Amino acid sequence: MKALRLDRQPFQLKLSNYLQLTKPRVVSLIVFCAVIGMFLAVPSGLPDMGVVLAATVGIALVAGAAAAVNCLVEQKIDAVMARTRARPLPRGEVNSFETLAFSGVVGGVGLSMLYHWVNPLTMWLTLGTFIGYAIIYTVFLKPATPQNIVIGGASGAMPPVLGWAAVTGEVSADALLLFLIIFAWTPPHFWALALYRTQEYAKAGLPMLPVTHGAEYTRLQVFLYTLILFAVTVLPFASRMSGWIYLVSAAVLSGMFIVYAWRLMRNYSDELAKKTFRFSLWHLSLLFAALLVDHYVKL
Ligand code: HEM
Ligand SMILES: CC(C)=CCC/C(C)=C/CC/C(C)=C/COP(=O)(O)OP(=O)(O)O
Repeated sequence: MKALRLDRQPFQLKLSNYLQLTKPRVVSLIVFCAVIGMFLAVPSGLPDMGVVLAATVGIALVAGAAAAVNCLVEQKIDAVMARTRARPLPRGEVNSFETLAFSGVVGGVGLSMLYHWVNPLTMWLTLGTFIGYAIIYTVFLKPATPQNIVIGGASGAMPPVLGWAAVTGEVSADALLLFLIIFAWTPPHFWALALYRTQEYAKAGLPMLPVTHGAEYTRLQVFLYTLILFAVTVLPFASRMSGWIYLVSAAVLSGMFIVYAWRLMRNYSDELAKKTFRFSLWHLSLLFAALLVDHYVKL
């Protein structure tokens, strides 16, 4: 009995390490946005639940595989930064080959689920998103330019488009509005964090905006992007995709984001930057929840 328990321990540990490689918390919000895209894509009623299930699992697997490739490529950088030093690769809990194999299997299963049970368009778009994040952002953009997260944000913004394509087989203008929301949200989301982690990024040699252009300039950029974000989040109402419930929610949430960014600019503290980063997560989650509620409860 005891031996059996000892045998199970490493397996469970391995499993938990593989799970950590997939950045499960980030991927949950990505998948949440994709699922909402699926529900918004049908004008009334519900989408085909078989497609929703297959697309959700498929997108989650490919996103997790992309995160694992990011961990593989960045293992040396991750070892330098306090925030990432405890990840499985820098700790030596899994090796590069295991990570690559894991990512290949998980990503391959996800893509084939999308191809066979959803539609080829969704598979190709998800593959493009995978390449955008795991290769273009991680390998090329991140070490090269402080605009890395602005350009790389295009991959992170794809999930609602993937959800939309899964259910309708096409990409409509409404889906692109949802893309724009996450695209405009990413810079203030990330730079709020980078402001209180600047030293670590500098130590790791990564050209994040506060490292290359200083804190003051970054705080101004965060503020300007929250203004853009406010305008972009109003667009689903302006284009009549969403109604009043959404508009009020979007105005309150994006207004609060502007207030956070304004306070960051006027009276900076690391504590406030942390709060702003945490608020960014609430902002996007509640905004997408509001899109869904509004879709089914028309006022
Ligand atoms: C290029 C785009 C992005 C960059 C550079 C970025 C960067 C980051 C970083 C560095 C963290 C880690 C915070 C920490 O460890 O304390 C983080 C956390 C997080 N990000 Fe992003 N992010 C991006 C896009 C996204 C997108 C598109 C989503 C979801 C739609 C997202 C959702 C999250 C969530 C949920 C967390 C919290 C994770 C946790 O609590 O462990 N991010 N982001
Ligand atoms: C559907 C699909 C294939 C999606 C893939 C897109 C994807 C996983 C985006 C995640 C964005 C993300 C984790 C950014 C973290 O930045 P970072 O990697 O610079 O953060 P780190 O310093 O924590 O590694």
